[in-house]
Amino acid sequence: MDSATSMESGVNHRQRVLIIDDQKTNLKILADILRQDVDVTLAHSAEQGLRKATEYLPDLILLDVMMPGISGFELIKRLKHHSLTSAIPVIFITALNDSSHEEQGLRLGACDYIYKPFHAAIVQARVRLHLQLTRQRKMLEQLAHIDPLTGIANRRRYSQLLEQYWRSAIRQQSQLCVVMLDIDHFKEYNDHYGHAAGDKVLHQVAHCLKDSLKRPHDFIARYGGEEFVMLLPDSTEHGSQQLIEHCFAALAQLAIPHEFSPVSDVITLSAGGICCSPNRQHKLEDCLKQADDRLYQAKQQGKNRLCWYCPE
Ligand SMILES: Nc1nc2c(ncn2[C@@H]2O[C@H](COP(=O)(O)OP(=O)(O)OP(=O)(O)O)[C@@H](O)[C@H]2O)c(=O)[nH]1
Repeated sequence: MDSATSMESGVNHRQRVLIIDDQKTNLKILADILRQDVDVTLAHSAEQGLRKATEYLPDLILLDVMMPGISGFELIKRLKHHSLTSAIPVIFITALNDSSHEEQGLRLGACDYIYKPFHAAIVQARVRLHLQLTRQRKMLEQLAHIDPLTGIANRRRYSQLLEQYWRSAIRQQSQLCVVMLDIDHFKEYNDHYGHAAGDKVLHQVAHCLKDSLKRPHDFIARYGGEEFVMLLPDSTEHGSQQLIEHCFAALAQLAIPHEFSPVSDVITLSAGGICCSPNRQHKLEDCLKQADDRLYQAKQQGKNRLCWYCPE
């Protein structure tokens, strides 16, 4: 499982290029040309290349067409088929200056060709261009995952990550805790303090909750309106409940005045949670409904509290 926080972080790292070629001399020449600009990873065969591609998730792959065993054409099919590597751009390296080969490679999903013998300035220019496009694509992806009002992840990102975390919990036979949180009497807040002040509160609450998360895979998103959702993978019921208590305490410390709330004179939250043990029989929708029902229960029982699903 990759880290939720690292996935939400910036794209300004030094980029990595994976070069796959069975000829050591080609690997060395290309690595020498590129090393100044990027981190370089080398693979001497298609099998090793596929392994390193899924392990390092490089920003760009340079792939030799002619290799013994699995050819470059066969390998690009596998890379494009794999969910982890399908978006990584691939540039073919070839000595064959033949348009039908080039057409085949482009049809299989390559973004460009580099011809042997290598011309250092051309290799650098093509690699820089595709790395720049990769960086721009990643920036757009990140923007599409952020809620503009609060700056935390949005519901789209939550849905993606939920699916990943669920599959990972099945594989690792671990628990996934889901918590829904909702600001109490927020309508009254908006009505009395104004919508702009309400927006500010949403921002403050979002960051208070985000800052309360401790582990790298813990995740929070704005679910919509004044509702938030947390995913706490590989967490126990006790640990998750403690974390939510800590969130409530952190919010109480912020002490955002809410004179018109019947439950407190500051902003409070209600929350509903469940620890799911995903397996192929348990449905994700049932777990989410339980978390939602517990949030409803917390509201019904007087708000400013956490209700937790306890299986009979
Ligand atoms: N300022 C602001 N308000 C929002 C936003 N999204 C939703 N709201 C408001 O949140 C309020 C939610 O109202 P309700 O669903 O009645 O919930 P509530 O008043 O918090 O009541 P309880 O949840 O039962 O405590 C509505 O007034 C919405 O207009 C937003 O982006 N900014």
